[in-house]
Amino acid sequence: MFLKICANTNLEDAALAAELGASAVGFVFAPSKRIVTVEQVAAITPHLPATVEKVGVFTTTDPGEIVDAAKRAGLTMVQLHSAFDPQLLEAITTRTEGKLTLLQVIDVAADTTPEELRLKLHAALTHPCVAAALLDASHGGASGGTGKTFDWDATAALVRKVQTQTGGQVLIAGGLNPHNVAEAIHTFAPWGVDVASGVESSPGAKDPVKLREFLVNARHAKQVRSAS
Ligand SMILES: O=C(O)c1ccccc1N[C@@H]1O[C@H](COP(=O)(O)O)[C@@H](O)[C@H]1O
Repeated sequence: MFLKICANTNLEDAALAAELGASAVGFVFAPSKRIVTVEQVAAITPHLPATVEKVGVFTTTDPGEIVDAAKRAGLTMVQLHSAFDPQLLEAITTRTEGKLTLLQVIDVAADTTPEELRLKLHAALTHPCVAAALLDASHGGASGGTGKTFDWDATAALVRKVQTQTGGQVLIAGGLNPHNVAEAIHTFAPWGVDVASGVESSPGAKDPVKLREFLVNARHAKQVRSAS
């Protein structure tokens, strides 16, 4: 299971996530309480294990800006928090010769219809430049780091169906924490899960106890699912 711990702002937190078994650590370059600079991240990534993915979260739609930041900060993955845009995906892929893995965020709001979600998810999961689609909660137009979930009951069956149909990889995000991550894994059978605020002590600072609990609970839920 792909376990992403996002919105790290310092080496201590990112290194602890890696030590506790995170598959990926994320850094937010988008407007946020947890925003970091390219220089800050460039000082962190060389000290992290090579096996851990280093993910940059972006809302900009400028491929040059994203590629430049990724190279300078030592990123291996980019999370596009902007709307699905094949031109942007292709521009990044071409400029990096396919060496940067791309995650496409899909916002799920209260007024997102099942058909809208199906079309967006299908488009992202079948695009050759997209490694995985990340479903995040959108509330009042805001998404990312909100600490809020989207409507799991209304979306689970559809998400599972599109995953199966496309063979694509889905990450669940939005309001996850140590107490609900197992339920998310049982509900969606996702490829991975992603958390930012649910393992913090304050915005930008991880809580080591919550972090450990989140990763233990996620791995346990995955084992239970695989065994059933
Ligand atoms: O974390 C942020 O502040 C943030 C800001 C802007 C875009 C994305 C951001 N984070 C991403 O949002 C998801 C969900 O966050 P949360 O767990 O609900 O707090 C997170 O996993 C990051 O990928």
